[in-house]
Amino acid sequence: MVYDAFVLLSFGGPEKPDDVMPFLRNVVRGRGVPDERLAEVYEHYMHFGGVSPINQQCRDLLAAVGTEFAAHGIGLPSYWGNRNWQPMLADTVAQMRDDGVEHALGFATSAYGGYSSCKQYWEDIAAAREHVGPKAPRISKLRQFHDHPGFVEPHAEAVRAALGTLDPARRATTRVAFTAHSIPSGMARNAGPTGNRYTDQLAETARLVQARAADDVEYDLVWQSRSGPPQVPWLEPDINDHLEALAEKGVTDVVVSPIGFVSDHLEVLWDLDNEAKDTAARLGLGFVRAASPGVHPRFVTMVRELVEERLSDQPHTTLGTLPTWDVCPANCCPPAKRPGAAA
Ligand SMILES: CC1=C(CCC(=O)O)c2cc3nc(cc4[nH]c(cc5[nH]c(cc1n2)c(C)c5CCC(=O)O)c(CCC(=O)O)c4C)C(CCC(=O)O)=C3C
Ligand SMILES: [Fe+2]
Repeated sequence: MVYDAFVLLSFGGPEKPDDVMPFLRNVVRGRGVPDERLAEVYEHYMHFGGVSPINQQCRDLLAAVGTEFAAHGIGLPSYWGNRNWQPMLADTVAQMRDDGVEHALGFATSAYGGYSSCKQYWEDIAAAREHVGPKAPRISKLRQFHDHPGFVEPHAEAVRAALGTLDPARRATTRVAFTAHSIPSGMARNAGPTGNRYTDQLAETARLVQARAADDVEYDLVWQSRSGPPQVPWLEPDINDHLEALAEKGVTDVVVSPIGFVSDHLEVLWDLDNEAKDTAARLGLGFVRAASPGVHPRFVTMVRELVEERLSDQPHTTLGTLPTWDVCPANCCPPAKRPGAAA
C-alpha cells in the first residue's frame, strides 16, 4: 500500500467563549445529553476563558511529529482534522484532495478501541469523505496503541514522578487511581467476539503502567467525566466516589493517572485537577495528578514508529497480550443503543 500523507484526527475543542455552545452542540448531537449537563459543562469551559487546551496540544503534537518524521526521512505531508470543532475533518479532507492526496495514514488521539475512541473516528472519516465527494482521499487509521511502549512508558514515568513527590513514610497507604472517560454501560457490554476493547485494553494498560511505575503500590481502574441522562447507567465507580471509598479504607494518599487520554485537555484539568482534587482535600487525602504523554519524546517517537510499522508491514510492537490489528474486525467497537440516538 502506498501512503502519501499523514493526518492527525482529534476531538476538537473551543478556542474562544463564542465557540463553546456550538462546540458542545456538535459533541452531543443526537446523544440524549440533558440540557442541565450541557449548562454545567459550559461553565467548566468558561472557567478556562472558553478555551480548551486540546487544539493547541494537537498543534504541538503535529509540530513535534513533523520534526520526528523529517529526522527519519519520512516525507509525508501532515494534516489535522477534528470531529467536533475547527479545523473540521471535512475541511481538511477537501484541502487534502486539492493538494492531490490519495491515501493518508490517520493517527487518532485515542489509544483504545471502543465507539468514541475508535469506531467514531472511522465514521468521521467516512462522513468527511462523503461530504467532499469524488476524489476525496482515502484515510486508513493507524492501530490502537494502548499497549505500545511509547504510550505505556510516558504514563509510567509520570506515575513514578508523582509517587516521588509523596511522603515515603506513607507509601504503604498510598494508592494509584487510573482514570478513563466513563462510557454508557451498554456501550461497554456491547462486546464483539474479542471482548470489549475499551475496558479490556484499559485494564491491560493499567497493569502495564503500574508494573513499570511501582509494583509495590496497589492500584485501581476507575472512571471520570460521566455524561448522559442520570437514568442511563455508565461505567462506575466514578473517581470521586472511589476517593471516598479509599479514605474510608484508611488510604492516605492517591496518585491519579489519566491513562484514558493522551494529553492534559479540559476533562483532565477540570474533572481531575479541580473536582477530584477538591474531593480529596475534603477527605484529607494527599492528591497528585500524574501527567499524560502530551509531547513526551517517547510518545512522539511512537507516532513515527506506528507509521513505519505500517509503511513496511512490520509486526506490531506491543508490551501486552491482547490481540492487535491494523483494521478493526466488523464488530470491534460497536456503538451503544442510546436513548435519543439517531441510529
Ligand atoms: C471514550 C471517550 C473519550 C476518550 C477517547 C477520545 O479522546 O476520543 C472522550 C474524550 C473527550 N471528551 C471530551 C469532551 C466531551 N465529551 C462529552 C461527552 C461524551 N464523551 C464520551 C466518551 C469519550 N470522550 C461520551 C460517550 C460522551 C457522551 C456523548 C456521546 O455519547 O458521544 C462532552 C459533552 C458534554 C458532557 O460531558 O456531557 C464533552 C464536552 C474531550 C475534549 C476535552 C477538551 O475540550 O479539552 C475529549 C478529548
Ligand atoms: Fe475499532
